[in-house]
Amino acid sequence: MVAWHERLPSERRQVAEPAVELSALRRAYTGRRGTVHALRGVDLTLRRGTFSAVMGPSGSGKSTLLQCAAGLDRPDSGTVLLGGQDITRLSENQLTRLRRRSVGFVFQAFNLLPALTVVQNVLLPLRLAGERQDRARARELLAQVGLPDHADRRPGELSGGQQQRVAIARALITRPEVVFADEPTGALDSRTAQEVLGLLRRAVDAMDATVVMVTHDPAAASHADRVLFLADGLLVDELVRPDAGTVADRMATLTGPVGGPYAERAA
Ligand SMILES: Nc1ncnc2c1ncn2[C@@H]1O[C@H](COP(=O)(O)OP(=O)(O)OP(=O)(O)O)[C@@H](O)[C@H]1O
Repeated sequence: MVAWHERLPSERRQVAEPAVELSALRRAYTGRRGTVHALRGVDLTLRRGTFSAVMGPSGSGKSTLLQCAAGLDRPDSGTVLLGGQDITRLSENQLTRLRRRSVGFVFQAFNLLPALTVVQNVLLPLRLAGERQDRARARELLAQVGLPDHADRRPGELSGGQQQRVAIARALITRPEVVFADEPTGALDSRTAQEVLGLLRRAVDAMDATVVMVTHDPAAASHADRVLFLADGLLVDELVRPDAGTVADRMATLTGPVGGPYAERAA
């Protein structure tokens, strides 16, 4: 039997346990203008040590999918297993505790706390989870994201790309089941975006993290192992290790007028 660390990343992915399993996930929002079916029955397994991108036209349900999978929103029906545990059955308090321990987040706007130093920002998830402040690990992560000498600075003294590196270190500090990244390169120029995507890729390949990223950018999606396409609340397609051109072509077929090709699928 080959030891885990001796396996190639591609081999590991084939045998890895699921980090996230979504089954028959449905979520509708009812407002003054009627009911919007944001997710209409999504089934999806994301294995440990994989990097997935979620794409789709505006309003196709990407954020809702991420929020339900991360335990930030509750689906109307269906299940979300995070590390094998059904989070749809947890109370709000249990969910908050599980999220702090088991989920990392990277946002478009970085969301670092300006009053804290860089290393304090990285340690914050451990603090919130009531766990030991492992400063050595925080510094090691800062070195891994290329910021070995920035621990005692404030976020306001860093560039956007550097702030997003800090956010990636922060997302990894608890060794979460999964890191959800919502448009992590949306506020960055293309060179800096490449660096940040390279770091997410390295987190998966070298640190065995599991990353799920929502993006509108085919070039960003091409860093993922797998690109999932949503349209009108349904997973309609996926590509494995595609190049940016193939992703862009597939997106073009989905981005039609409102009430386009997927409008008639069952609600
Ligand atoms: N809190 C809410 N209340 C009402 N409707 C909502 C709410 N959140 C999302 N929706 C609706 O659900 C649908 C899916 O929204 P969602 O934000 O998941 O799409 P998205 O693919 O992330 O879009 P975008 O790319 O524009 O961010 C949309 O029609 C949206 O208007």
